[in-house]
Amino acid sequence: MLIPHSEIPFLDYSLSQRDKPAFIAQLRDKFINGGFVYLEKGPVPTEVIDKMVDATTKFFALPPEAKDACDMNRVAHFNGYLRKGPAENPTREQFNYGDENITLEEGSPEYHKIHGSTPWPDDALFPGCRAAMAEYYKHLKTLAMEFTGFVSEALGLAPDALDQLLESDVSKRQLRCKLLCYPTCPPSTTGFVPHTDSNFLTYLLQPSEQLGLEFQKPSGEWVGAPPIRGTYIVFVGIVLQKITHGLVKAPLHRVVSPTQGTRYSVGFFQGVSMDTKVAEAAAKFQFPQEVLDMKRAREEREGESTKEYVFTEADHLPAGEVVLNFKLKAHPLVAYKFYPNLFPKFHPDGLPAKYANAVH
Ligand SMILES: O=C(O)CCC(=O)C(=O)O
Ligand SMILES: [Fe+2]
Repeated sequence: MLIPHSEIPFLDYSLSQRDKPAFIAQLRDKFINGGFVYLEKGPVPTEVIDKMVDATTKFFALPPEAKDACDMNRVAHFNGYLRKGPAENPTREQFNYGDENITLEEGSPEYHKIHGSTPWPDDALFPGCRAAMAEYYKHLKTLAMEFTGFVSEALGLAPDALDQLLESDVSKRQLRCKLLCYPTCPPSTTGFVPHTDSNFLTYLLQPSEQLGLEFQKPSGEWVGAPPIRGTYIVFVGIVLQKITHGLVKAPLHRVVSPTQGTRYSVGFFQGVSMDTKVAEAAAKFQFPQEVLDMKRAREEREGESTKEYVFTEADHLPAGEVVLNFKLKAHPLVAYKFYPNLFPKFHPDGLPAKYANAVH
């Protein structure tokens, strides 16, 4: 079942210019009570989005050897092409990129290496790909910074209160764009397993007609989030959930593969600074009673427990280290080639046999 049109949590971005208090009130209500919005009339020019969508479909249509030339295992930064195959990702293909030209300070911790260059497709083979993607990225970065200010106000904080989590040094900000391609599959094939996004906020573009993205309602029922032209779905991630002690909650979602045609999506993932320690950051914020009352009302309605938020051991580590640890587990060959000191901790049995030909 799809979310009925009347229940889609639309948020008109242009309202932020015309009637900011109304915009903030809607954002507050939708984030506290659902954890995502369909952002419409956003500031990114249509031609920038159209070129990005065109580049996305053309990238995945490249011959397999051209995509493999952009393999994620070529760099230390978890950018590049990822073939289908891993358990949580059985059918989809992916291409990640982020800020380039990042220089590391002398003596930086290992986790500062998680952002950096991308193995791009050959420009002769695919003219304009990199430029279109870079232009889109630039606009999303601006949108994300502006939207963060609105989220701050929606939570009852000063507009710049969350900026301290994000740093002015772009190399530490943890921004990444992911192009995703889900091919036709038999009915009910998993495209991406149920999960909550682990970052701060996600801005998702669904440019294809194919359905597939689903959210879990508090009742446990899964409902489809249809693609609507000209909108981004903006989701709360786990880091924002933790920083707000559960005032807003990261929605559980999954993707079911299409049964006809290919589904594409483009996610812009906004993290907090690599050096931010989530538990420490969370201690700095105090939310007004009026906003806490909305959380209480949700908890009562949904039968949630109102227990104090419990932080895990990882919440006391820098956010970049948590991301690196997760990625080193998921990408053994990158760990082996670029993080030799950390490799044994995550792969005590050595490199899995399937990578034997990739190293000498
Ligand atoms: O493809 C989509 O629509 C969503 C993908 C997703 O949830 C993710 O990559 O975290
Ligand atoms: Fe997700």
